[in-house]
Amino acid sequence: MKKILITGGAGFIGSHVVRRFVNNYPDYHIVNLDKLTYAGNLANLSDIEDKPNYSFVKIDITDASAINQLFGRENFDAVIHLAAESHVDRSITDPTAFVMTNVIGTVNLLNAAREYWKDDYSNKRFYHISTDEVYGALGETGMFTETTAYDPHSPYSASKASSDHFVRAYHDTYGIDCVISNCSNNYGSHHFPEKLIPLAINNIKNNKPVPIYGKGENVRDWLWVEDHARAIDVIFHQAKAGETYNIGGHNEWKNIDLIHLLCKIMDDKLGREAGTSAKLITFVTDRAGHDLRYAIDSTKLQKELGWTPSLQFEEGLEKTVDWYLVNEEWLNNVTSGNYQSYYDKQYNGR
Ligand SMILES: Cc1cn([C@H]2C[C@H](O)[C@@H](COP(=O)(O)OP(=O)(O)O[C@H]3O[C@H](CO)[C@@H](O)[C@H](O)[C@H]3O)O2)c(=O)[nH]c1=O
Repeated sequence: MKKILITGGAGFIGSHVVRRFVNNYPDYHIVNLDKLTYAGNLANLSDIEDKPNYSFVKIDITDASAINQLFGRENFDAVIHLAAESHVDRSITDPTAFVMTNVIGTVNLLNAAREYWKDDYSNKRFYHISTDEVYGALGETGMFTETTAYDPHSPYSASKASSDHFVRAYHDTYGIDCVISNCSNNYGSHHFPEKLIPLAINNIKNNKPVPIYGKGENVRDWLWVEDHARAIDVIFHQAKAGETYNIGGHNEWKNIDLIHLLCKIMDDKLGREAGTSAKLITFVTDRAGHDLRYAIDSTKLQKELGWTPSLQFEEGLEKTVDWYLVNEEWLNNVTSGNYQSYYDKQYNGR
């Protein structure tokens, strides 16, 4: 039986990866490591928590000694590393938290892999899940490929770029089998409502303003989170050591167009008169250093490993809205207490 450590498994993308591996690979034991920050929620995994090939451990990856003890206790065959601070806006107000988790946390895991796997790196794998934001911003044309030079702009993307570099350095220096993938914006169920799509769904549902940064002209490439989890599965099992793959949906949307589509779906689902939700759109001060456009070329992944996105965006967005409307309790739980959207806290009234 293979033992795989998945970090950040209680988060949005991580929970989809954990679920997929637990369900599809009964001969693997999946250890989910998560700090359970505001964005980590074990309720995301309630459907698989009793499976015999799943266990959970609450650890902060900045705690090197806890990581080392875990590696000493468990004989991991592989690490799939998703644990990260991921919200660009939060990184603008508290960059250090991003350096700690995303850079130091990653290096702590790499050090443990180096120490505990050193007798034989050949049957081990360290897979780092990263972002297309490391490549910087595009103008109106062009796409990021795996050879695009890194040019991060936000503290978040700078921290992910740094962690990518450390992963490559440990591959080149120590010979650890490392793989990296850089993915575009994900959407789907269990997404914490500080990010654009779930925030807008939640606000429209509650008749609150939907904040659009700047003029809403920024472009993002959206991918169904389960397609991302499937890409991670394929890359984990098939990529050669040292490889990098871009993952994207070939699905670019201006923020404002996406929100109009979402408003239309919400009007339909909530039985509101057409145009009601769109009245909630509110243009607010732009994000500092806001990257204009991301577009990612996943040809390498498609050609070499045969992965393609499965779901059309309109269908996926409707499914996502349905999930949030049915899972009201989940939404109320994660938004209760003193949670406020980043916009409410940082930008309101500016
Ligand atoms: C939260 C929020 C966002 N926006 C804008 C900013 C962006 O242009 C776009 C999407 O914003 P976010 O949902 O925060 O996602 P973005 O900054 O693109 O980053 C996401 O996508 C990245 C991959 O590209 C991931 O690495 C990040 O972890 C993930 O958060 O919508 C608004 O206009 N209003 C908002 O309230």
